[in-house]
Amino acid sequence: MPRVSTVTLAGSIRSRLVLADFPAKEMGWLWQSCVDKGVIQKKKKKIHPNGISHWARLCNWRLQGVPLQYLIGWQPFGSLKILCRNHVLIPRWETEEWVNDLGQSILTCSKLGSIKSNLNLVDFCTGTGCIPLLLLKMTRHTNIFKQICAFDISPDALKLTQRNVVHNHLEHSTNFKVQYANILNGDNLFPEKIDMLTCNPPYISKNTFESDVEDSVKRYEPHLALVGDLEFYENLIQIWLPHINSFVYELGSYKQFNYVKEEIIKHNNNFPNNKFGLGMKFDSNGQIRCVFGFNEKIKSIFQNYGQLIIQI
Ligand SMILES: C[S@@+](CC[C@H](N)C(=O)[O-])C[C@H]1O[C@@H](n2cnc3c(N)ncnc32)[C@H](O)[C@@H]1O
Repeated sequence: MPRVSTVTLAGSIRSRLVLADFPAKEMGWLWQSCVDKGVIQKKKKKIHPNGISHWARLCNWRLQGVPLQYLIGWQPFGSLKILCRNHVLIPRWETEEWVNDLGQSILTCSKLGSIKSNLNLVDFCTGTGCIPLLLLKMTRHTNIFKQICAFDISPDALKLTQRNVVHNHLEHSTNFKVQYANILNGDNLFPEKIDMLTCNPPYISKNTFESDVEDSVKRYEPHLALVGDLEFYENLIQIWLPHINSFVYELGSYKQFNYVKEEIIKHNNNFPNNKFGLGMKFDSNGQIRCVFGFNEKIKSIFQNYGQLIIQI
């Protein structure tokens, strides 16, 4: 990490302005990414001016609002280093939190022997692949998951998920498939019963997107990954519920949670032999963040996961 005062910028006056306005920590990250990529190499204590101007360019982009993760190329997610690229949503800490807790619950049940191994996991709307990859990384020594399948509609996301599998050395851990699908159209994606279905769908309403979302997110992250209402929760109930033993869906509002809750109550009345328990989970900011459901087969994982609303 350079001390700004000792660096002579080969670039323009604009670049100097950038340095004056810029948080030192972020400059450090961008500097380190230049070093990692070999764009900046220190030779005989001198730094090549081309390297410096590349770094100054990154600083300028950052000042224009390009997310840091697209510039340095990655984001930590639990113990993973998740590669981030344009057109694919950057993983958020809120997601990291519930996924990490879910991994811990699975590990506890595996230790206690209250859950059988050889489960299959399906992740819809996988983006960078961060959710199934962290669950796999946390549990791989237990062989809990025999098969993992990650789906997305975006070809950029699918390519990036493939890269993230390899980048995190998880390609030999289990049978991990990455596949194109429009979740809202498909109902025949996975032939077997799904033990655990995870999904972080686009869930920010159009109004909230317009009024509350940061400019940098609006301008640089894919709208396809962000804007949605009830459609993925309706799809969960109408299409997937008969094919799954449990689900965890991230959400952004009580409207979405209440919809799932009402539908699970109806389902339990109609199918008393396949009842679902239901719960909600808050993030550490106190915001409602997930709805989860489970049947008898996979109940133990969810007993201490969040706040149970419907018991079975
Ligand atoms: C909120 S992002 C979640 C990404 C990642 N799972 C995460 O937690 O960071 C939503 C993802 O859903 C995908 N998506 C949007 N509509 C879809 C659809 N109809 N079928 C499948 N994937 C879809 C987007 O491409 C995007 O990658």
